Amino acid sequence: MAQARTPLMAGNWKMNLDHRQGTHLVQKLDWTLRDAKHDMASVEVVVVPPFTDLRSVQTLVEGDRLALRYGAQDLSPHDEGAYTGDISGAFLAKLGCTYVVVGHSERRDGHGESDELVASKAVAAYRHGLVPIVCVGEGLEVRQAGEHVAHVLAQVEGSLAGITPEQAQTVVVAYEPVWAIGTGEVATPEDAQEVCAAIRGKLAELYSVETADKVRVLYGGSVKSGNVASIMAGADVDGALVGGASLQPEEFAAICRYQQHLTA
Ligand SMILES: O=C(CO)COP(=O)(O)O
Repeated sequence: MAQARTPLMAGNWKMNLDHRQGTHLVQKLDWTLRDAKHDMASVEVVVVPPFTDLRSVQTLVEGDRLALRYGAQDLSPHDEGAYTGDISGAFLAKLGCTYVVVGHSERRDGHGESDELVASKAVAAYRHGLVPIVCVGEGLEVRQAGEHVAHVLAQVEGSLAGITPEQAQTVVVAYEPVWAIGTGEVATPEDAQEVCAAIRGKLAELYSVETADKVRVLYGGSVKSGNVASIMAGADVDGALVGGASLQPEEFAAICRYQQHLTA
């Protein structure tokens, strides 16, 4: 079952790196991975830059035929029109994006995004041929109250509303406990596995066991090269959504090469 899912390492740059810095990072990341003879078919590598970097990243990736993929950090639920400051999935598709992050906690908390809005963004992503990386995760109080699994599963159900069984086969879900984001406090491998397994169980309930077995469930929150291998050991953890550590190309490449740490 598990071997059917290709591990996915996605670097969410958040509001860091302008387009010049971004292209420099992508070049260095590519060189580092090439030097290591990294096989993208065994671990997929994705960068998620700010919108303003995407055109430059596209030019580089297409021009130099780089094997890594890229995506955006958000999109509008609408396709076009009077939505000042918003970005359509149609534009992202034109820029060659494969993925788009929706429902990151920094948008849920900082911009009041509800599960309903996140779901409409995920639906919009599929409308334009993009694969949504749907983020869920509990805050510290919820975790301390022991309600984290129920909280996350409700978010999964709400945030996937309107996603068809066919679309669900390719969706990516990222479990990012808010208390672990940017804090250096990583979830234990057991914590990550517990929630990722519960998410897969929920997907089986919402869709089917076969579909749930295809979905990649990522962990995010203070992932580094030093802790990624133990987190990836969880049978239901299929990759990582990496913030801070993805801003350093060698460090992010080492995260993508986590299987080497296992034998090193
Ligand atoms: O929010 C995250 C990725 O989306 C995680 O951020 P950090 O890796 O910096 O904790």
